[in-house]
Amino acid sequence: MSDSDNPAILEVDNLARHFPVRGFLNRQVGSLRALDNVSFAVEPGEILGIVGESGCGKSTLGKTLMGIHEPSEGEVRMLGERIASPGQKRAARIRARLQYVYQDPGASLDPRWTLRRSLHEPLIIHTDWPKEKREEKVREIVKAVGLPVEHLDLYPHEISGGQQRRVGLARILVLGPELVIFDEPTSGLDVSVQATVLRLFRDLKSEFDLTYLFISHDLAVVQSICDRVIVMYLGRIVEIGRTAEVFAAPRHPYTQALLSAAPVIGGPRVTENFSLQGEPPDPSNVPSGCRFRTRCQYATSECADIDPELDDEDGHGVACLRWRELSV
Ligand SMILES: Nc1ncnc2c1ncn2[C@@H]1O[C@H](COP(=O)(O)OP(=O)(O)OP(=O)(O)O)[C@@H](O)[C@H]1O
Repeated sequence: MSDSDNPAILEVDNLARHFPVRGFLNRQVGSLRALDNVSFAVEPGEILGIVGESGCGKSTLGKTLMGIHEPSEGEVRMLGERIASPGQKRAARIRARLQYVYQDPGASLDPRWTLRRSLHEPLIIHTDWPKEKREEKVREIVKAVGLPVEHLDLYPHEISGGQQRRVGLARILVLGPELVIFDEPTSGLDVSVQATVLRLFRDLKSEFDLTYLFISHDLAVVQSICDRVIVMYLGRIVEIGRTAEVFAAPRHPYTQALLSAAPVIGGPRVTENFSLQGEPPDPSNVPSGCRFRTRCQYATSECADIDPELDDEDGHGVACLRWRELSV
């Protein structure tokens, strides 16, 4: 998947996560396929976005990569080491190197603790560093996220929501992660705050040599910050490629519909400006063949029989049987 001279920081192979659907007397009556046959690699230093409608499996993917959910099939490797596979417990050793940031990292601060205590805590748990070394690290990170070190003696209620968010990020960065998974990090923020937060993410990324996986339903944000993007539909990757390319010339009918409905810079080059009709199907009862076919205006009978694999051309992959003929 990645060449050996430049190993991917994260490799995801045929990952699936299914949740049991229970009926009468708690008997399992089916299976909800939140994630199926997902494969991709994250290159060191990149920001890889994951987009798709609500319920397409973005968060399930993030949580399965983190080992919060156990994979039903497939495996995840970090720098060549397997960190998640069916039956495998969360790989504790790797935890500090791979961090997950929920929507508002500041919300998880303990109101009874000073910021200093909140920031020392992860280091107490994950390292055997003496107090002085911890304090040095905490001060370095607090400055990096743009807060004065004098704030370390304050409690969360004594600082603003934006500053709490910075402290939440600092709590993650003290551990020295290499890969950070952000799950809807700008949701609920107004546009000017969003711009500040995105600038902070970029600055921290270059200062600490980080790689980001950036889960978001906000296409404009993804367009502005991500190097590459994965488009998901009903638990599958339908398109993957460099953000500029995918946004300028989307190949999958789903991506075309998604982009034509959203206010993004430049807008996509699509032949017809068609919008998505209806809701995605129930993931506990996925359509045969291509999962998008029930909402696709180009679907043929073949699309009901064949489940398309990602067809990669120059690093731009698309899972659609008809994309070549539709793009001429
Ligand atoms: N713990 C769970 N148990 C059962 N079903 C789940 C669980 N977590 C997620 N699902 C289901 O898996 C599917 C994918 O959900 P997921 O939260 O990953 O989507 P999403 O793309 O992140 O959506 P959103 O943008 O709304 O957060 C949904 O149908 C959801 O109901």
